[in-house]
Amino acid sequence: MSIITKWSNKHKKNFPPSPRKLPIIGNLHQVVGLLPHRSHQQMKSILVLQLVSNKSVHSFRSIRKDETALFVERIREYSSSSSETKPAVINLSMMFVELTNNGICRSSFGVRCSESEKRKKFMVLLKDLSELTGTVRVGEFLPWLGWIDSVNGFDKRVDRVAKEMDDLLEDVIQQHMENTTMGEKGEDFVHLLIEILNDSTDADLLRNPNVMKKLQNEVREIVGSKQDVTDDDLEKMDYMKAVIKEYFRCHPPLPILAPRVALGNVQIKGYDVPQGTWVFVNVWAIGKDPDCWDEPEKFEPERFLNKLNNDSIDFKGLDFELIPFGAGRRGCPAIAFSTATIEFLLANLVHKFNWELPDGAHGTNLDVSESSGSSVQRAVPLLVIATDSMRASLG
Ligand code: HEM
Repeated sequence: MSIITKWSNKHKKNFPPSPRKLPIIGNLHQVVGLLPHRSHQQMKSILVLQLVSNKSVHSFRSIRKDETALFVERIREYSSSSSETKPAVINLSMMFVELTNNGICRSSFGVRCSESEKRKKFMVLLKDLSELTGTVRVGEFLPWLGWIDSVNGFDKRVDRVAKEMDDLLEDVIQQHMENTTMGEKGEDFVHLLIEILNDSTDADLLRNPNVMKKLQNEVREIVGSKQDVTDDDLEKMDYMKAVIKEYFRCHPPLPILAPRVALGNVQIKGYDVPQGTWVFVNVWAIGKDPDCWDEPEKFEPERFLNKLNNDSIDFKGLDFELIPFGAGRRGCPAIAFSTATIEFLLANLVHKFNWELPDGAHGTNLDVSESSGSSVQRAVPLLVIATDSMRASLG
């Protein structure tokens, strides 16, 4: 064996298996479209301690309640305009986007985004921002190709969105400052941030009718004849919690976590990971890994209730099989906030309505393909028919 071969064998690294690389750009083409997620550590502690703390989750309860009630009311209007010959088809995807936007707007600024032109502009900017963060800057990976970002207009767009967002937020802060000095007290994020500043010098159900039936039975049995779902009711809804876990396993909203960089040369399970390597954790693939899950392609909430299987697994970041909110120091600080919102909304929708697909379609026909971007959204709008459950039981 020649000296060169001996030397190269000695220094040969055992890299983890990877998809095939292309010459020069390596695996760059496979990571285009990921989210390079950044956040400031100080902002995170404010967010954890003030904005999404348990106290704050509780104080935003009235917003969750109002928005869910409005949502339910709109579905009720559609549903009552429905007739047997002409059922009213609801674009649930669009309604969810509006619900989320109004929730974010009210929690952040104290008003619904549909209530003012400026707030509507905020939503357009959020969409631009989501598109931009879902696009990889070539110069970030290959500095010598950085000129591509200015030639293709990416840098200019980033500058424009940043400026417009700055102007708009400046205006919101100014208004809140004026209201605060005039003695008006809001209960939104901007208000909380201003207070901190002053102090210191915040579908699978339609494809699986059996799961829907079980969920409805649980929710309706626990809520009983009451009009509204209470926090105590939510606590008892084990099947609903399992449905939410199963949903997150199958469709993590951020399928790939923010990238990490190896700070030193490390060995993981016998593989060499050299210093400077960018590591992408694929949450979606973990949720579909047959080594972790029996029949991973099946939507089966029961797996979280079965004592012999995965019943103890939760998504709080301690069980690495299920990490839709990430894990460790960079994990999502808003788990409690998001879970409270989702549980309350889902329980209400299931309690108050029966759901089906238009034109007698079956769940298996439902197109659940996902669009690309930093967070996953449906590629095709979810169109459904809702029937008021009270009306249905009387009829
Ligand atoms: C269903 C809803 C949500 C899901 C599934 C989710 C998921 C995630 C994930 C996967 C990460 C990255 C974790 C990592 O890389 O390890 C993250 C980070 C983060 N999330 Fe969420 N999130 C949700 C809602 C929210 C909300 C409502 C807020 C704010 C009010 C929020 C604030 C943040 C922040 C600030 C970070 C960055 C944390 C850091 O880098 O230290 N999230 N989230």
